[in-house]
Parts: sequence; C-alpha cells; structure tokens
Amino acid sequence: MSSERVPVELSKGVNSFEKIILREIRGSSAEVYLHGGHVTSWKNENGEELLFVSSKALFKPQKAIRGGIPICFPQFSNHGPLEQHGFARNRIWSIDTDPPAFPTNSSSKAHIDLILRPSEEDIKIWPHSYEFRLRVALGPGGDLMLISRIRNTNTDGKPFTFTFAYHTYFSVSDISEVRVEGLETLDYLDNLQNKERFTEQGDAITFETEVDKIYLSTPTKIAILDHEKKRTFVIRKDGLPDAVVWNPWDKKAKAIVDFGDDEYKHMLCVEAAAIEKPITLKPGEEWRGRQELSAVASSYCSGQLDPQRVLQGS
Ligand SMILES: O=P(O)(O)OC[C@H]1O[C@H](O)[C@H](O)[C@@H](O)[C@@H]1O
Repeated sequence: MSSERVPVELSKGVNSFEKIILREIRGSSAEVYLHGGHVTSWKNENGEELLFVSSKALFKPQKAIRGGIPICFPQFSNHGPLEQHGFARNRIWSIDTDPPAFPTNSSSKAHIDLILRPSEEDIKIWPHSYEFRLRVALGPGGDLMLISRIRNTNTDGKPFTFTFAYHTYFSVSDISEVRVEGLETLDYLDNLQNKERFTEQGDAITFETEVDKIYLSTPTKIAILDHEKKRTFVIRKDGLPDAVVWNPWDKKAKAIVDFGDDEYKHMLCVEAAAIEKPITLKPGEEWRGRQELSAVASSYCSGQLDPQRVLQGS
C-alpha cells in the first residue's frame, strides 16, 4: 500500500522515538514527535525543508530537540524559577483521540491532536494540574498551523500563571541575506543586556551579530524575507502578543553542544510568544495561542518589495 496519500501516519523517528507524519494531497508534509509535541519537519510541495534542525540535535529523553518548533511552557527562557523554557518541550505527549471541538472546523484532513498532562514528578516541580492540547495541521496550500489550548484543571481552586513560546527555527539560506519585517519601531527587551527595554529603529531587521530580543506587543503578522532563496515566510499569530528573535551567531554557537559551529548561518528563530504579560488561568479557564506559518516565493531584490504589501496582503 502506498503511504503517499495517507494524511496522518504514525511512524518511528530518530532513536525509535514515535512521530506522526502529516501529508497534504499536493505534496507538502510535516512531522511531529510525541517527545515534546515537537514539530521537526515542515516541507513544501516540492519537498523542500522549511524548518532548521541541527545536524547535532539529540533525540534523548529529558532533552529538547535542537531545531523545529520546541514548545516553551510553562516558562519562557529563564523568566522564572523553572528549568530553561519549562518542561513541556522534553516530556512525552500523547495522541488526543477525542479532542473538544474547535469553533471553526479545519478543512484539513492532515492534522493531529496531542495532549500533555502533568505527571506526579511534574507536579512536584510546578504544583498545578492542566490539560495542554496541541493541534498541528497542514492547510491545503501547505501552511502549517499550531493551536495550543491550555486549561487549568486544578481542583484546589488555585489559579496558575505561565509564559509561552513557539520557538520556531526557520531554515534560511544565509543569515546575512535575511531581513525581518513587522517589528520596526517596536519596543523590545534585550536578553543580551539584562532584559533592558529599548526601541527598535525604523528599518527592517537584518543580522550581523548575535541577537536575542523579545519584541513586545507586535503586529499579528511578521515576515522573514530570504533574499537568496527568494522565499518569504509569513508568521500569523493569535493570543501571542510578543515575538522573540534569536540567532546565537558564531561564538555562542560553539558553546551549544547540540548545535554545529556554522549552523547559525542557516537558521533564524522568530518565536510567537506571550512573555511580557504572563497568562493567568483560574480553574476551568482555557487559553488559546495560535501560530500559522506560510512560505511563499518572493522575487525580492533590494528596495523592490514593499514591506506593507507582504504584511497587509492576505
Ligand atoms: O538553548 P535553548 O534552551 O533551547 O534556548 C535557546 C534560546 O531560546 C530563546 O530564543 C532565548 O531567548 C535565548 O536566550 C536562548 O538562548
């Protein structure tokens, strides 16, 4: 039987970790590991990989995969007492066979619903009960959608508070040929300067050194223009006001064990996030955070593209 047309397939990935492969009829695909609820691959109709995963990525228990889309929950980075980026990215998620309905029905057959609930060990680290439902869906045009629904299921009447990010690693041809549009003139916290607050200048963002910034209250659309590849990624987000931009550059790259020395040239993290204003849920309350990624061919030459058209077009 040809597996080509099966929209959702359960398979074994690296180190026999279980993964789900999503296939859209026109040829695009995505892969999601139960380890971390982690998207590790997103390919367009021509089979080109759109996400970066390090050649040194470790697929090990209790360790996050370097690349793809790690989920940072219940804490972004070191903004709190928990381990860096929280624990959701290195826990084993389950397939959610009977997820509550979505208000708008996704027309895509190629989707998977995952769920994470705390283990007894997790409750010792973060003393709360929750259900974290994640839907990963491939749209008909190959768009990749992630929807998170987090519900407080505490029975002790206590609210909980968290920060969150989809830590997406985009694959780019050459970081020095890339620009990000949609974050100009915004305020940001600079992680390289004690999270101090600054205001971005008016120009699109380009890269010539290490960057680790949390842009605050951003527009719902951000574009990453890859000049050399003639490709533009568009990120659309909902419920996620902030956006982190990260590239470790050469020095930090060498210090990251599961990252190649030169790989910083071929990746850029733009992370839809809720950080500055943490989310608080009372028992029974649910939060949603959605990210939709699309990759479109762009015939960009310097000065030719009107950024407003990229950002305002549908
Ligand atoms: O190495 P990790 O724990 O995956 O974190 C990688 C990076 O994630 C985010 O982008 C943070 O803003 C950075 O400060 C951090 O270095």
